[in-house]
Amino acid sequence: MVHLCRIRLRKYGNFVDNLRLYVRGGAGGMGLPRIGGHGGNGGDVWVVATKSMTLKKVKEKYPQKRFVADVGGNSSVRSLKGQRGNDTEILVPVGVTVTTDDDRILGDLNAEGDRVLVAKGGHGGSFSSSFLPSKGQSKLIRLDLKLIADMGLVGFPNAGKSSLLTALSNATPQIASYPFTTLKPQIGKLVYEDHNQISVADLPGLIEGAHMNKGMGHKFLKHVERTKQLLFVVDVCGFQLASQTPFRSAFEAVQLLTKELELYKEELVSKPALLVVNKMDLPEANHKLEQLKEQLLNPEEFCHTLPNDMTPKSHLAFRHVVPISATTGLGVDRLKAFIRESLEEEASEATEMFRQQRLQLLRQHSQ
Ligand SMILES: Nc1nc2c(ncn2[C@@H]2O[C@H](COP(=O)(O)OP(=O)(O)OP(=O)(O)O)[C@@H](O)[C@H]2O)c(=O)[nH]1
Repeated sequence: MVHLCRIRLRKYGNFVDNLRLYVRGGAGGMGLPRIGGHGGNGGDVWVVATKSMTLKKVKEKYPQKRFVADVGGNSSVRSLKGQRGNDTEILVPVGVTVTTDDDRILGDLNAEGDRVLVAKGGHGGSFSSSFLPSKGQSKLIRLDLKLIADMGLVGFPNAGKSSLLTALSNATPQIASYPFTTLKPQIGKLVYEDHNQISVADLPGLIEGAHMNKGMGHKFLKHVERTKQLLFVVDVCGFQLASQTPFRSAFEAVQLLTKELELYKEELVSKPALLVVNKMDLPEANHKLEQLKEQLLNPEEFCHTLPNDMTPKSHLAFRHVVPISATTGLGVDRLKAFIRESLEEEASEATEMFRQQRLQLLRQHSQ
């Protein structure tokens, strides 16, 4: 039987972990001097946390990135007190920090339903304002998904993630606790000669079927969202989880890891990623590495060994494929340099993107 598998090469850079928005409270309604009537207050703009949301969805649903609450009702003979304008709610994922454009923190959204007021509506016209209403507040705000680390280790059990974290960070990794999460990942700090530091999180618990919440599936996958980049780790010789489960080669492990991320949230596979091929000290490792590299170049030809439903739709474009041995230290310094290079590259791309986003919003809303 011919097994068809269509794999696209996935370009990184689609994952959205921050967003700038323009927000404006509604203006107040007019007062009515003749009979001393008050205009209604304008509505407020709130940012509200909800589990089902992602920043990418916010971006796609509101391409204008503009949120304005309703104006307050004017005072009239029939309705002396004008109606209050409706509030506007911006739904965002849990684990977001809201700041102003000049980096003042407005609030943290750590749990479902948490809310932060970002633009207050104006006052309705009344005696004290000569019955003239005031405008609502307007500003640019920034939403940032809180990160647990710069890099996240993604690999099946026994690939050598903990050993790698220890080899990279030259110390016993810390167990970190974050308010917006239940799983406690291990965080190691990579320290460079110029004292620059990069954090790497070991995210335990990924197994085949994690997207269906097997094992600690979802808890693990949620963390993948919270790192800037991904470090896939595979055993060059492949692995077998248990005697009743099939043996998987390193190439198959890469595909299965990709599939698990894709099934959980497709945008995760667009994060920048590096591939670490571990246990290069084992016999036959060089030969197996060559095989893996060849397979990664032509994934369509080699994915037929996986069941159709475990074949990813897209194939990750790894920035680097780095052979190492966490045990002997082979290749670890090189990997450390690649990690830094990749994060610095992304940081300069992000700076340029923010600049453009900001200019665009300011141009649209300059008064
Ligand atoms: N030969 C060899 N063995 C290694 C290497 N790295 C790790 N191991 C061994 O592989 C096994 C698993 O290593 P871990 O670092 O615990 O792997 P892990 O991916 O953190 O595993 P989980 O904690 O189950 O997710 C251990 O017995 C390690 O000693 C390596 O570079 N070479």
